[in-house]
Amino acid sequence: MSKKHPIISVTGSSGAGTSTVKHTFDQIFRREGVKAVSIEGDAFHRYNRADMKAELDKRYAAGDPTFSHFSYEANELGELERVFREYGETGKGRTRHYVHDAAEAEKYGVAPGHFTDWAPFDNGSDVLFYEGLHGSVVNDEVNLAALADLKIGVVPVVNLEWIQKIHRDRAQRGYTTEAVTDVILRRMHAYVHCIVPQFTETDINFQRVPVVDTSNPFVARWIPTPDESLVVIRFKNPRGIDFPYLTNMISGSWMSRANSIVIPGGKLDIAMQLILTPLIERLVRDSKRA
Ligand SMILES: Nc1ncnc2c1ncn2[C@@H]1O[C@H](COP(=O)(O)OP(=O)(O)OP(=O)(O)O)[C@@H](O)[C@H]1O
Ligand SMILES: O=C(CO)[C@H](O)[C@H](O)COP(=O)(O)O
Repeated sequence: MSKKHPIISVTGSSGAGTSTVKHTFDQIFRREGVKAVSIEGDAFHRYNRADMKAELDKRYAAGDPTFSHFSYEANELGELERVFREYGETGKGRTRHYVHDAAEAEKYGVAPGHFTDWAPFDNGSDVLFYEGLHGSVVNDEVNLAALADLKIGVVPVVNLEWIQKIHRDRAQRGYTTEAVTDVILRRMHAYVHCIVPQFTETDINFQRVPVVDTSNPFVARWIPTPDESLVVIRFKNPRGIDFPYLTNMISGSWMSRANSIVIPGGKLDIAMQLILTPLIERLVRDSKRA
């Protein structure tokens, strides 16, 4: 925990919707005048695309079919922990970008599948914002959950997560359905062991649940729309959360447990604004007093 220089982490699997959630955070930061510096989790992958493929082939040949970007060892989690700690103590740190496609290559001047150079954060920020796969990892080597002050999980039910990933990877990254399906299967071991445990560490989880049939995600022709889904919002510690206010303000919402509310999918943005704005305000206010 780093009161003087607070850290917010948004954690979700690939295709879960963390980039979409980042846009909501960006709006809140802009409206509230909060200066944020950001880390994309992919910046802390250990290998570039070609080296990752070579490492995968090597491990496969040695009898390990489970290695993937979800695995702890495919990422520089020690370096991420060091950056979280440095930011918490000094407000400084560094990051880089993993370039996925031609559009990003144009933006960063680096070929797809490669990293940009490391660069320091801008000075004078109010918060560090992390979005990626490993923002709340606790394992034998690192404890990122202990260093982040507000931890959000973005966790659609798994077949919706797969539909979102398949559509995004096909439309924006040029992969075939078969190639994405192979990646989903290869990542399953680490999904269970490295990704899922984080959602007991997170302070708030947003779980999108479709109300249309998604029983065969591999042939779904479109992503269920917000109006075709509900979102379950679960608070690890419900103390201090004004549930009557939230259920009054968000029409069609209700409490499903003492620490959970359910909202119509189309209300996700307003729900995030209502829930997150006071929490972000408090983090920034406390940091200025620390
Ligand atoms: N709440 C939502 N309602 C409807 N569609 C959504 C929602 N969240 C995400 N999606 C869709 O799911 C796809 C994946 O979302 P997004 O790119 O945000 O995932 P991601 O978690 O950032 O993935 P990665 O980390 O691999 O980049 C996008 O096509 C997006 O339109
Ligand atoms: O898991 C991912 C993001 O969370 C990506 O698949 C990873 O960043 C790199 O993938 P690729 O080299 O296939 O574009």
